[in-house]
Amino acid sequence: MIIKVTCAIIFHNNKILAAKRSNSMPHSGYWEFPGGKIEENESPEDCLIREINEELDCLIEIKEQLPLFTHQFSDKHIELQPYICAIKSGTPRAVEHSEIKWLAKTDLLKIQWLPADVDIAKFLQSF
Ligand SMILES: Nc1nc2c([nH]c(=O)n2[C@H]2C[C@H](O)[C@@H](COP(=O)(O)OP(=O)(O)OP(=O)(O)O)O2)c(=O)[nH]1
Repeated sequence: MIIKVTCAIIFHNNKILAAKRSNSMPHSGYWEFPGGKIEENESPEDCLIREINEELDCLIEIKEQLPLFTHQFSDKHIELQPYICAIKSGTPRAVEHSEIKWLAKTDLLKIQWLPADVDIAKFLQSF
């Protein structure tokens, strides 16, 4: 089973937003870049704007598409499409996640990311 997921690398004041998956989500306790599964008849960009509005209660502007990152879990294959984003309006708050935080690039590898996101965090070090 291949699952296509988009995620947002939201930059603000030179920091990047990380979101911790809550108890009601699979993989709870791990940090991720917020986003979610692409629905049928939805573009990846529309998906991301929708997901961020739902999850963080704010509007984002998509700036740049990054390479695709993949991860094979025991039961599913994730294709993760990250985009560099900026906040267009509102202030992000954790609606579905248990916590959000802003990290400097140099601190990105200090938290426990989902496996695919570790590669994105490493990629961002040299971005
Ligand atoms: N949102 C997000 N999901 C990620 C990341 N990295 C990663 O492996 N995943 C995985 C975890 C999940 O198996 C899947 C995304 O599922 P999700 O639960 O966030 O998606 P969703 O909001 O559409 O959820 P739902 O409608 O099924 O409840 O992708 C990431 O950085 N962000």
